[in-house]
Order: sequence, then C-alpha cells, then structure tokens
Amino acid sequence: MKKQKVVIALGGNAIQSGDATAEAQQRALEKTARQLVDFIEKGIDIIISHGNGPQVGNILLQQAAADSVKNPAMPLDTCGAMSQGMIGYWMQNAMDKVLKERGIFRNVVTVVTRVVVDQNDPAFLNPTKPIGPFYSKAEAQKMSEATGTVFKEDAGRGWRRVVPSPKPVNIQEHSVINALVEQGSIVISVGGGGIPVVETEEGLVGIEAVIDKDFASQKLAELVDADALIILTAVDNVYIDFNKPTQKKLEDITIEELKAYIKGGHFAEGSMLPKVEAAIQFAETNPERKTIITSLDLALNAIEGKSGTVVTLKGAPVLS
Ligand SMILES: Nc1ncnc2c1ncn2[C@@H]1O[C@H](COP(=O)(O)OP(=O)(O)O)[C@@H](O)[C@H]1O
Ligand SMILES: NC(=O)OP(=O)(O)O
Repeated sequence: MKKQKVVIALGGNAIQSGDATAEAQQRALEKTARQLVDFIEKGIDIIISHGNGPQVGNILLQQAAADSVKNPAMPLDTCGAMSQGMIGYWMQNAMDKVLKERGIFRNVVTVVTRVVVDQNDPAFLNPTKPIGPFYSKAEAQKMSEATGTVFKEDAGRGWRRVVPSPKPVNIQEHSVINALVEQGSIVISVGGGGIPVVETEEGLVGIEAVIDKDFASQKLAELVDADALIILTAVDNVYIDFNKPTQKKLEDITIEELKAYIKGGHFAEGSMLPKVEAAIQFAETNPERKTIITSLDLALNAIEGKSGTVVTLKGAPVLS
C-alpha cells in the first residue's frame, strides 16, 4: 500500500505561547515533536511547515535596535530566512530527541525555502500580516508616527505591526523537498510561509513581505501531491458562530458548504479565514484530497477521521 504523505502546518501555539525566550520556544517545540513523531510511528510521511509572525517581527526589531554602519539592519526577506533557520534548527533538535527516545532512526532536515510571489500582487499596497509583539493602541500610534510603519488591531488581541502578505505563486524548492521525503527524510520547509522572492531578469530577488504559512503550505501540498494538508492551531475545530452561545463545530464538511459559511462571515480575517481558504484551495483540486483543521493534540485522531474539521470536495467517505 502506498504510504500517506501529509503536509503539517504548525500554528503559533506549537512554537510560542507568551514566552519568547529561546528556551521556552524549544520546550514548546519538543512537546510538538512528540505529537508529530506519532505520525512517523503510524508510517505516515510528513513535511512540517510553521509560522514565524512573532519571531520575524522580533528579529526585525533586533535589527533596527542594533542598526549602524558596521552592523546594518537586514531587510524583512532576510529576517524571514533567519527565522526559517532558527525555528528549523530548534525543530530538528526536538524531532531528533523524540525519535531517539522512541528508537526510530530518520534524518530530519530543514530546507531554506524560497516562495515566488507576483510583484504586482495587490497585497503590496495593503499590509495585513501581523508580526512581532502586541502593543496598546497608544503605543502603536506612537511607533507608527516615529517610524512610518503600519499597525493594525489583531483579532481582538491588541495592536501589531502589519506587513504585505502576497499569495504564493510557486515554491522554488518543491522538487527537492519531495525527493527528500521520497528518500525517507522528515522535512521542515516553507517556514514562515517561505522567503518571498520575485522573478527578475537577473534571477530570484527577495522582496519585503511575509507570506501566510497556511497558503504556502497549501501550495506545497499541491506541488508535492500530498494526500492531506493538516493545519494545526489552538482550536480543535472550525466553528460557525464562533464564541457566541449558538456556536457549532464543523466536522466533515464539503467545499460548497464551507464557501457558504465564508459568505456568511463566520471566519475572522487574519486568523481562521486564511486557514479555511487554504483548506478549500487544496481540497478542491482532487476529490481524494482532504484538509484537516484541528489542534495538535487531536491531529492523529483527525487523520483517522475521528476528530477535527475535515474538508473534502464531496464530503468524507463514511467510515465502516
Ligand atoms: N470561526 C472560527 N472557528 C474557530 N476558531 C476561530 C474562528 N474564528 C476565529 N478563530 C480563532 O482563530 C484562531 C486561529 O488563528 P491564529 O491564532 O491566527 O492561527 P495560528 O494557530 O496559525 O497562529 C483560533 O485559535 C481561534 O481563536
Ligand atoms: N508567516 C505566517 O503565517 O506566520 P504566523 O502563522 O505566525 O502568522
């Protein structure tokens, strides 16, 4: 039987929940690795992707704080590359440790991934992607006036700097990622949505933006012909009427039903909406494909059809 291949996109809570120290983020990733190694034990090939909003924002602040002629601040695309290396390194250590504990030998490798975007993407004129720490409205206004950067309110959680977030067009390293998986490696890639680059006559050139990791993971899942895209976040399911007394969790759902709920305004922009849109984009290309949105704790149950929100073109097959 052909092995299942899945792309697993890790939400912010898989890496950082409040404490931004290297130690705390590595502890969180070790917990995450325990859940991911369960997939390996079940014989499922995994490609791990992750967000970088808090981390890339902090790297950018560190660059600005130290900026001088001898130590110039690096641009946002380069900060994105730094965040891929940093989180990939932590994730490799965490995965190696858990694999060793369970007596499994597998290579774990991070691929620095460039993602091609369109330089005419309208997202460059309207920054929406929140990065870095949260601020009060007054703090955000002060920083905006001083630096000319844009801040927006982030889903009721506070004010954050926002940067352009163009859609991924192509993933430059997708063939090598797939080859590594076929050879048996566990691959970490499209970290932070990938490093945004544009095609020019001189080759690929970095551009200042942060791509949404759910859209980049969807594009990768499509290009490597994955069986499933698993989007892990802080909630077990997608809900309609979220946080209202009438809230209802979505379990098996078709694309058509989900599109109707989008029109009904059930999913918050900048948090659940991109996940639902990425879920649809992956599942609508092939009736065999599914996207699962759930929490880290329920991920393995969800791939067996026992929990989470499972999005398919025609509805999930009835389990016997
Ligand atoms: N309709 C909805 N159903 C479930 N969660 C929702 C919904 N609308 C907004 N959310 C919120 O979106 C969050 C996921 O978005 P976010 O925290 O930005 O993602 P990530 O886990 O990738 O960092 C959930 O934890 C939940 O609080
Ligand atoms: N790049 C990205 O989507 O990061 P977050 O998931 O942390 O917002």
